[in-house]
Amino acid sequence: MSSLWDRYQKYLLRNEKLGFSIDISRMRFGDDFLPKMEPLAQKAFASMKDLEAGAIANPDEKRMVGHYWLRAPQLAPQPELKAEIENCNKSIRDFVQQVYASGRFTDVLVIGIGGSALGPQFVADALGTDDDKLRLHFFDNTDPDGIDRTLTSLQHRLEHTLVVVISKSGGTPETRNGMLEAQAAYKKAGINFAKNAVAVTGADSTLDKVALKEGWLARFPMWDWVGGRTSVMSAVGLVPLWLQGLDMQSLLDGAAAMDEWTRTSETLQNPAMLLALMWHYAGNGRGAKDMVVLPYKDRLALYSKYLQQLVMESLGKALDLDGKEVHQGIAVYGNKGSTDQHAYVQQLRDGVHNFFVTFIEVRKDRAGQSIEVEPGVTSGDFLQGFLRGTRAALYEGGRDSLTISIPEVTPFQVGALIALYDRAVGFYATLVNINAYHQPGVEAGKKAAATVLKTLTRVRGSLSATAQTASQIATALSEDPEAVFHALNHLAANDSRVRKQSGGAPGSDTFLLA
Ligand SMILES: O=P(O)(O)OC[C@H]1O[C@](O)(CO)[C@@H](O)[C@@H]1O
Repeated sequence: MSSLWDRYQKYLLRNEKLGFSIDISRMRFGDDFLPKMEPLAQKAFASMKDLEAGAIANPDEKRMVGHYWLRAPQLAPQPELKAEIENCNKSIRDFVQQVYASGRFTDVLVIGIGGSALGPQFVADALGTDDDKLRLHFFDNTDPDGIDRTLTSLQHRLEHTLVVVISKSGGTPETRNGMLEAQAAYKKAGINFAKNAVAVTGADSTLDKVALKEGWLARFPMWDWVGGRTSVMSAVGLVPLWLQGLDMQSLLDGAAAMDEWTRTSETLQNPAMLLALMWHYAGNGRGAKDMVVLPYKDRLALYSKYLQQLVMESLGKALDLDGKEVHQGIAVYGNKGSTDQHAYVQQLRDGVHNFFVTFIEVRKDRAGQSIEVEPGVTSGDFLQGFLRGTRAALYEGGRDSLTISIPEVTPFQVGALIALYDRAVGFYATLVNINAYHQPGVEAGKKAAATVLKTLTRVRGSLSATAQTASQIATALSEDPEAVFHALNHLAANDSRVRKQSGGAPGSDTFLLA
C-alpha cells in the first residue's frame, strides 16, 4: 500500500467554497471496494434524484419526501408546494418580528419530542449566545420532575414566556402532556395560556384543533412530506430558532449549498456518498460496526444525539423494500472530544472492535485571541493535538475513522452538516435496500405503553383497605401478575393513599388503600 500521506491525498475530498472537507483515508477499504460498490452508488444517486423530483419515496406511508425543498423551494415538484414553503417562511418571519416588536417576551418554551425537539435543541445549543433575542427552554419528555425543573426556572417569567408546541402528528402523548402541564402552570399563575401559545403541527391534527378552538397566538404547518427527523428546516426548527434570533436564512443557505454539492453522481466527489459507502464498508452493509460521532467542539455536542435519531430511526428496519427480513441499522453514539477521551476512548483503543469513529474537526478555535497555556501552545492547540493524536492512536490499533472538517460553527456550516447527513442516510438506505423514511417499530412501544396505562387504571380501581398481593389482584383482574406488581409499585411511590407493606419478596409484598 502507498504511504498514508498518499492515501490521505487520494481520499481527501475538499470543497474550497464551503470550507468543508471529508477524509476517508483512515478507513481501511481496499482498492477494489469503491469500484465494486459503484453500481449500487449509481442506483442510490438515481433514487435520490427521483425522490427530489417528488416520487413516492416513502412507499409504506405513500408519501413524498421533501425536506430538500425546504431549503430550495424552487425545486419543489409542484408550484403550490413552492408557494406553501415560501408563504410559511414569510409568515414565520412576520410573526417573529411581531413578537420582538411587542416586547412581551423574554423566553420561549418549546414542547416537542424526537424530531420535533432534537433539531431545535441541537441548533439552539450550537449557535446560541448571550445576545440571543429570546432564550429557549424545552419540555422533551413526560418526566414530571424534568417539567418541574424547567417550570421552576421560568416561574418569574412565565408571563413573558412564549410556548411553542411542536408535533407533526399532533397526537404524541409526551407532547400533549407537556402542553397540559404548561397550561396548568399558566392557569395557576393567572395567565392566559392561549395568548402565549403557538402550535406547529399538521393541518387538522388534534393539536391544530385545540389551538384553533382556544385561539392561540399562531399556528404554523407541518407537512406530511417532511419527516420528523428531517424537519429542522421546516416550521419545526424555524419558529423557535428564528425567535431565538439565529440567522436561519444562512442555515438554509448552508444546507442548500451542501445539497447542491451532494447532487453530483461522481462518487469520489460526493461527500454524502462517501459517508454512506464508508458506513457500508465498516459494517459490511449489515450495521456490524457502531458509528461513534466525536465532534471536537462543545457547540456540536448535541450533534451526536441529533444524528442518533436521524440514523437509527431511519436505518433501523426489520424488513427491506422487498419485504425480506433484514434487521438493518447502525448504532450511533458519541458526545464530544476531547472529553470522551476521559470516558470511553480507552475501550475504543484497546477493547472490543465493534465501531468506527467519525471525527468532526472545527478549524477555528475561538472568536478572539488565545492565551498560551504552555510556552507557544494554546488550549485550542491541545484540542487539535487530542483529535489528531486519537485518530492516529486508533489507526495504529487497527481501528478505522473518518474525519469531517469545517471552518467554524456558523449557521451556514451547521446547515451544511445537517444536509450532509440527511443525504448520506438516504443514500445508505438505497445501498441496503430499505425505506429510510418510515418508523413502524416505534408503534409497538406506543401500543405497549397504552396497555400498561390501562392496567395501571384497573389496578388503581381494584385497591381497597384490605391488603392484597400482586397475584391476588392479577387473578381478580385477569392481568399479568408482574405487570400488576409494577403498577402497584408505581402507585405506592406516587399516590400517598397507596401503602406498600414489604413481604420480603415481590410475591409476598402487599398493597392497600390507607
Ligand atoms: O412530531 P410528532 O408527531 O409529535 O412525533 C415526534 C416523534 O415521534 C416519532 O414519530 C416516533 O418516535 C418520531 O419519528 C417523531 O420525530
